[in-house]
Amino acid sequence: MADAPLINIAEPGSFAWRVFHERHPVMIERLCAAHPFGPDVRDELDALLRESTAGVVEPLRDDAPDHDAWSAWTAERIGRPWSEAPFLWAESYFFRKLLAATGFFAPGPWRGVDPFAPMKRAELANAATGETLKALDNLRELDEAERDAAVVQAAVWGNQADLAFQLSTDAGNTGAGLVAGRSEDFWSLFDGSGPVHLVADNAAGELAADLVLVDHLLTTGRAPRVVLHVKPSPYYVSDATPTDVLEVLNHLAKSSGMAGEVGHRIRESLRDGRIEVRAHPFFCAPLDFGDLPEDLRDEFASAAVTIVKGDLNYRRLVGDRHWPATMPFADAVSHFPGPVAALRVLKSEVVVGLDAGTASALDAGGEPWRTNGSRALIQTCPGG
Ligand SMILES: O=P(O)(O)OC[C@@]1(O)O[C@H](CO)[C@@H](O)[C@@H]1O
Repeated sequence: MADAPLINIAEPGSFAWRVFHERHPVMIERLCAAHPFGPDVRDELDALLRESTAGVVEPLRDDAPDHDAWSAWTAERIGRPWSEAPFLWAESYFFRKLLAATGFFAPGPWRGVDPFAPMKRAELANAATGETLKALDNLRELDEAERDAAVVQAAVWGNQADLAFQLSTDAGNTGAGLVAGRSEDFWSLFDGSGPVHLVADNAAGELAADLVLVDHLLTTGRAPRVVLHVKPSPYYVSDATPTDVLEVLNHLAKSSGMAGEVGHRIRESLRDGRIEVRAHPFFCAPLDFGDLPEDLRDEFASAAVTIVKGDLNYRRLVGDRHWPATMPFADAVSHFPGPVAALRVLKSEVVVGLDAGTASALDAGGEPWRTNGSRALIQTCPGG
């Protein structure tokens, strides 16, 4: 799958260029407002912005445990302009450097402090997440098929940055905005025969919806065991780490109604080993799923299904390239070692697996449908 050109950050005005030139400065401003960083940290963050928007790629200057791995991943780019770098590589290195700049790896007061924690906490405590958790009680009113649909739709739309997903009692409404796939396609992959792996994306509301999905997989017998993969360290602002899993779990367990019940069941499943949380270094690496390390490849090969959540994981799964939107999903994931399902809100340029009519209608509509978070997809491949 190496034919289409890689998406890069060079073209002024492109989505990827705007991430570096418009989003990152705002993000750093917010970080500095959220934490009383001293001048040294603020200078490092400013230097990172200058380097990544107008400079050349500089090596890491910390001696964190992942230093050698990053030296290998950056070797061919050191000294070259950031503007030549592929988008996926550049964002990943940017977040690694951002952590170093905030003192995450250095001895001192900021060591191990997740700079994004205040944002994640605020999202978990906000009204929209509260409404969503309350809406879980509606699941009781639904029949089996409707409940299946609602749970998967919540996991899909939970990937919307503003958490504006709903668990509707009207299952007929849950397909709005989907550009590919149906909940039935998703559920047809599961027969309870083996462990299911879920590669999570964001913390807070999305992770809450993912835990509801995990609970549903276990309670309906679709999976005897679930492995939940999260990031080993803070990444892409709101990506879930093991600490976030505990935060969300505690939040659920303290909630009333169905949310509380799910929280307690998930805790028990963690205790008895039916749910396992992993944080493999691969998930913060600037690599595609086509470059899976052998241990992860073996795990996904022995999974009954791997569920891949979110936009970034989708980019890594199909390759962050200018693919034709109509390229079959099965072709894009032919490298993947087992059955796979992608649940994603579209928030970046890459997309595959659309039918020709859908793709041309979306293009004719004139809105930035690939990046504005108003569309989502469910794509599945049962494997070879
Ligand atoms: O993986 P997520 O959370 O669904 O989305 C992350 C994401 O939309 O944020 C980036 C912009 O900073 C995009 O490049 C990226 O794909």
